[in-house]
Amino acid sequence: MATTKKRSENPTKTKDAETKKNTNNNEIFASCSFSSLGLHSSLCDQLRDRMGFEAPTLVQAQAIPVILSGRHVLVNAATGTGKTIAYLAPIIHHLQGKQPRIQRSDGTFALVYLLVLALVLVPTRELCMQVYEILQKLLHRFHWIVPGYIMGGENRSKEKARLRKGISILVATPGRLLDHLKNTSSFLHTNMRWIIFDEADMILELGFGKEIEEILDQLGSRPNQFAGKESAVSCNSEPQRQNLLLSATLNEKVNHLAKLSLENPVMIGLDDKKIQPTLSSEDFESLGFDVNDELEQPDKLISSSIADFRVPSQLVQRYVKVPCGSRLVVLLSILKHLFESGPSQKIVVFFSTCDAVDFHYSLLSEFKLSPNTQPEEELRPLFIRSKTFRLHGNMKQEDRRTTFQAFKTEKLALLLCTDVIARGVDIPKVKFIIQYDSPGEATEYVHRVGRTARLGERGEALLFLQPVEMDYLKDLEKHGESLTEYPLLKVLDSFPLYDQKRHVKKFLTLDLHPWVLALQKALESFVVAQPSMKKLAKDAFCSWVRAYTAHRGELKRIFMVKKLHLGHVAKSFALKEQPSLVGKSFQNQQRKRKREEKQKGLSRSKKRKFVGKNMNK
Ligand SMILES: Nc1ncnc2c1ncn2[C@@H]1O[C@H](COP(=O)(O)OP(=O)(O)OP(=O)(O)O)[C@@H](O)[C@H]1O
Repeated sequence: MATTKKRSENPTKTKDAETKKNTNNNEIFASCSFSSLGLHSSLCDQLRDRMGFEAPTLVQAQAIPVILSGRHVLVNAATGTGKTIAYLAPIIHHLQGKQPRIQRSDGTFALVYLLVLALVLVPTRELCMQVYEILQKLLHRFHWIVPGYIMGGENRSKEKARLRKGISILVATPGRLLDHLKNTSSFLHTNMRWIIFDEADMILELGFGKEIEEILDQLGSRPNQFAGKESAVSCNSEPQRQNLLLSATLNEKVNHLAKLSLENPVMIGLDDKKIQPTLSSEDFESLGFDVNDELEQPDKLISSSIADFRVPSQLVQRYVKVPCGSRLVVLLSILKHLFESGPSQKIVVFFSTCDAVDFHYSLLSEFKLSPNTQPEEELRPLFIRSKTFRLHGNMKQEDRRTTFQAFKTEKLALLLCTDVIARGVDIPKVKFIIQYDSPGEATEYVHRVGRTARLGERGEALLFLQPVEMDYLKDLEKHGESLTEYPLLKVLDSFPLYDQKRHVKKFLTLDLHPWVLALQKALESFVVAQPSMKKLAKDAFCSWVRAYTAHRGELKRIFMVKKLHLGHVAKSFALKEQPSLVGKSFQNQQRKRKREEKQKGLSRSKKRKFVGKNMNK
């Protein structure tokens, strides 16, 4: 009977799924071809044969012809909609048509000209590698166009050697780029024609405003320096500098950068609501810009103080309200539930600090919980039966690279990370994003959840909030995001209580749920039994509280450290210690930090340092 019902349901289900997929496709892909956008036929072949791209996405269809025309462009489009190809394809189109063509000389790969022609600036190393890899694929049949990258953590001398040989399209992180601009004499950029700011708002959030100004100065790329050039890029005419700014969350902070780098730009994906004045010169200064008289009241291009950000429409967004002391148990329970309920799961969990990532990584790599009928410890399975990876900025560059590549290829895996991969990174088949530590500004929420549900795929996102933090939902609502509640109780009730009779007793709070009590007890015993684990937990606790105190602006009202019960925070790291003991070491750290800050007298760059640190954790 059941089978019959199932069978009779299937065709409808399949039809529904197909309709949904078609709707999604219509929202993502344009009904035209790459060649109709004006791209050279061999590049279109390359996009189809090598990349598997049959048709352009909507943003590509809008942006490519405009970029081909030589205009400066601001692009605002949802995460995972193909912005990378939108700017790379027109550049490759121009370079491959350049005459005379760059030649290999005498069988070597030496280039006739030693110039960087296009520069792609990205905020993180992972994104830098990703754009470089896409370039490698795209340039497969255009061997005379050479891609390259420079980024923090890499060997400077090797980079110098690569720059000396000549790179046609260079992908770079801002700090390392500036380093080479100042110190590498062989880095020739006088013929640079394109500068692309990918994740433009994040480059500014990292506090690189001043450096960007320097870069633009060094490259002679400010609007008044465009004067006298021709109005369109052409292979046969004197090339004009063309700058592009892109992000899923272009906000008002980008105005100053836009004013500095763009001339009469075309805006793609920005509605009228966003084109209004809002920021003061002080706001620009806080982003690290040098605001002089001339630029004191820059023309405002974008306003997003109350504007909607664009998250993929098919993304399921939920929140789970958890008291602080039960956070760890709830995280582990949800992960266990997810890994045991789906055949292939790829999950990313975001934390606020490197120490928190390290602690949870070690815990999940060793923690076991099963009935005592299996006495031999080694035979017991891990609590979470999936491959677990970690990624943060305190890891060695090589480990960071291998972890990232390994996670990309896995079908069933868990990645614990900081925001190093929150932006732009494209990991196939990630189904679920958990924001265990809150993201801070709504823009970061949008980018973190954007690691799933890419290009019309299905995806889910879950945000952890403590009862005292629930106002964060209102903040997201202001940006057009409304989240529904995750059915936590159902998940917790589904777990067996080994060796215990399930009391049908009613419990008043989540902390008293029998499964929560049992798992918390097991976790605390596990951590206390191992000094190394206990140390990791303590370090993670301290840096977590520190990160919590660093929320800025309006968010300080929601994430108030004063409202936290430090004993409960300790519990969320499976620590049994008296809170005062752990609290004391935190207070000492806080005092030390304040002393150091006073000594350095770095009040203005304080914000930048913290944000930068956050990204590099
Ligand atoms: N025309 C296309 N057809 C099929 N797949 C495409 C096409 N263009 C891009 N993609 C794929 O879509 C995915 C998302 O692209 P991309 O990373 O450029 O998105 P994005 O808009 O830059 O996202 P984010 O805002 O997160 O940086 C990638 O896996 C990419 O290979």
